[in-house]
Amino acid sequence: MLSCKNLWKIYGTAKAHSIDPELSPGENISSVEQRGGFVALADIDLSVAKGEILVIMGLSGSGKSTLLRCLTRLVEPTAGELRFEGQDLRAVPDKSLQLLRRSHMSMVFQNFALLPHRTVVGNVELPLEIQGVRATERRQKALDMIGLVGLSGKEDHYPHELSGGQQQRVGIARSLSTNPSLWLLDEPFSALDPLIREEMQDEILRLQKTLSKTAVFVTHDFNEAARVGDRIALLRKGQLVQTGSAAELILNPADSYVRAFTASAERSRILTADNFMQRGEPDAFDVQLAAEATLRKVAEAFQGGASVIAFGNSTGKPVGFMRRQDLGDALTSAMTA
Ligand SMILES: Nc1ncnc2c1ncn2[C@@H]1O[C@H](COP(=O)(O)OP(=O)(O)OP(=O)(O)O)[C@@H](O)[C@H]1O
Repeated sequence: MLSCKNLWKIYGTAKAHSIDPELSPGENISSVEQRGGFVALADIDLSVAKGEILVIMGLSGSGKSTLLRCLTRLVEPTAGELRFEGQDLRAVPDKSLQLLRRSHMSMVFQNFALLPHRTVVGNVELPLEIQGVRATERRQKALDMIGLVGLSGKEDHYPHELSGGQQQRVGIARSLSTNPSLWLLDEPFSALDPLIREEMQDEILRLQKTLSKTAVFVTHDFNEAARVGDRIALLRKGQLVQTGSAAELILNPADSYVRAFTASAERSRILTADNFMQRGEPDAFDVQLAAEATLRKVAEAFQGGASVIAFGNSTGKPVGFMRRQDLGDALTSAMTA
């Protein structure tokens, strides 16, 4: 649905704003720096499939927000290709781009960005108002979205009368009111406390499934990335270090930077049976779980008395198994990965 190829973003002096396709990324970075420029994004290749949640991660200043914004040209890339639903996004004229963004894309921000003098319903219907949707229709759509994010009864409240979590629910309802196909979320929960954060992560997953959205989600929290993301793209100083599932990043980190990011990962909640199970159908088993069952679920089943657990694929056919004694090995390699 959305992809970029050899994408660069350079800040600084005008004479630094060029890339030589004949040079390697490293040579281009040196050349830009010699000309007084700053490389915010270097040679990024990335794609997001329809219905997928891609997470962009990295340390502060690694280029996460810049990349998110470059993907929709909210920040203009310096070089590279950008495609959205088959269109060459860099070739779309500004006016059409604005229309495309309004009807197909939407963004949720860290600071909620609500208008303080507008009520909840007034905030949620704003994008529809900008689109020129008639008053009765936009009110109905806004009320539907408010119901969907669990804020019915708060329609006429003002933002300052709501908790942080409720304010972000308004931000989410507003971002979904135009039914965008691409949903961009820039550290949407970093201002919320941990318990509310987990609740909101589940909410994002629920809404994304119910409304079948494609999403790009920025965070610096690996556990949040693992919870909401199908894949994680890890940036360091504007360069893509590794892209993969949370389990792939934990079990096969490309380098020590990736390893450091996964150090705090809640492994028993992220790693699943199919990362460790023995392949094949067991002769006999006590319990069957899905192959995507987390190690925590597997441990609970063994604790419940099972000696052999079978793991089924999406059709329920057993495709692997684990004996009680295998769990210790799995946990040891999970903890030391
Ligand atoms: N308009 C700008 N002019 C010059 N440099 C910029 C500009 N915008 C961003 N940068 C630089 O680009 C780099 C990447 O910034 P960006 O905001 O994308 O990082 P980030 O990974 O999202 O950081 P954080 O987690 O702190 O939000 C930073 O070094 C930043 O200072």
